[in-house]
Amino acid sequence: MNRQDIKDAAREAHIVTKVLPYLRRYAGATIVVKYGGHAMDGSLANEFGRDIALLKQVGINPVVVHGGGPQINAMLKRLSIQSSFVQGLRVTDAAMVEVVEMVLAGTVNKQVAGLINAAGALAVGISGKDGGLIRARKLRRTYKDPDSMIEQALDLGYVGEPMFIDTRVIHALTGAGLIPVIAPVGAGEDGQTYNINADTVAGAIAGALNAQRLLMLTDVPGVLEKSKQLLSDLSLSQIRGLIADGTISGGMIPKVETCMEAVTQGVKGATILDGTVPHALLLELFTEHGIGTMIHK
Ligand SMILES: Nc1ncnc2c1ncn2[C@@H]1O[C@H](COP(=O)(O)OP(=O)(O)O)[C@@H](O)[C@H]1O
Ligand SMILES: CC(=O)N[C@@H](CCC(=O)OP(=O)(O)O)C(=O)O
Repeated sequence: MNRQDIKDAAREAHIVTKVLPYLRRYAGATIVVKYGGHAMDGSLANEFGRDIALLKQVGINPVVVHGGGPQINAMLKRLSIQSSFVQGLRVTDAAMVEVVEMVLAGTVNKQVAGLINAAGALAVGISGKDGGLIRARKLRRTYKDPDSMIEQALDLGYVGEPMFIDTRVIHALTGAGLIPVIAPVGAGEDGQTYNINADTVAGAIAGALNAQRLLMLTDVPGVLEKSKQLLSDLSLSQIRGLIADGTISGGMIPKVETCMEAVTQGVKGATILDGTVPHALLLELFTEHGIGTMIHK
């Protein structure tokens, strides 16, 4: 090495030492990462796999829950099946739930596990139906009929909600040094398959595992103000205000609600961040302020 090479190497070594306090903070911690379908669309998929493998290598226990909304849309289009969304959730009939399971628990689940495996870690792709992980039931939700202003039951077909999370399969995998990669489908008591929003699953699993952090990777920097400025820190009461005044809308509502639920259940910090930024996970965990919106009690 010449003098310049040594100088460059020393600079890199200095950067590595800066990570030490964060490695201490997260040693042995469980971190649930929700990898959204939009975040996985770009060219950074390999980097995501490497970041997850790195977390495992330094003694953190990542648990990945993935989405796949855009990937389901693409398959439905190829099959000429129309789909629609109500309150951000896909209305799912019997034919569609088959496609949803095929795409989420098949193609996408294996792709995501494959990214991590290719980076030298050992990931195991499962769905919420495996090992009884997610006991689901048909989603119970109401809406206000705009004409009568009466609350009506919302029927979204085979859209489910988690009733109970059995964490044994996750502990079995992490205990054996493996990284669980979870597709958001669950089974009802009668064996019926349910399509569950991936944010909801990530929140429920983070809560059940008493995870230290929940990181929700999407394709926006976090929760934005009306002026598009990033809100880097939000408390539960601030969020309620932002939903009420319309600053938070659409797909961001279930996301912040999931984070609120997770921190209420004991997760120390839930963060919404941009998964299309290179090494988003490392920037969030290994820098003082992180890059997204952190939601805390
Ligand atoms: N205040 C807000 N800040 C940022 N995004 C918002 C806000 N309100 C609504 N959104 C919308 O929420 C979207 C993120 O939700 P969604 O599309 O469901 O993400 P994903 O597919 O990653 O789960 C953003 O692309 C944006 O259109
Ligand atoms: C009920 C419901 O809407 N389920 C979602 C499941 C996938 C998902 O949530 O994927 P993203 O995280 O990429 O949006 C769907 O069918 O699209």
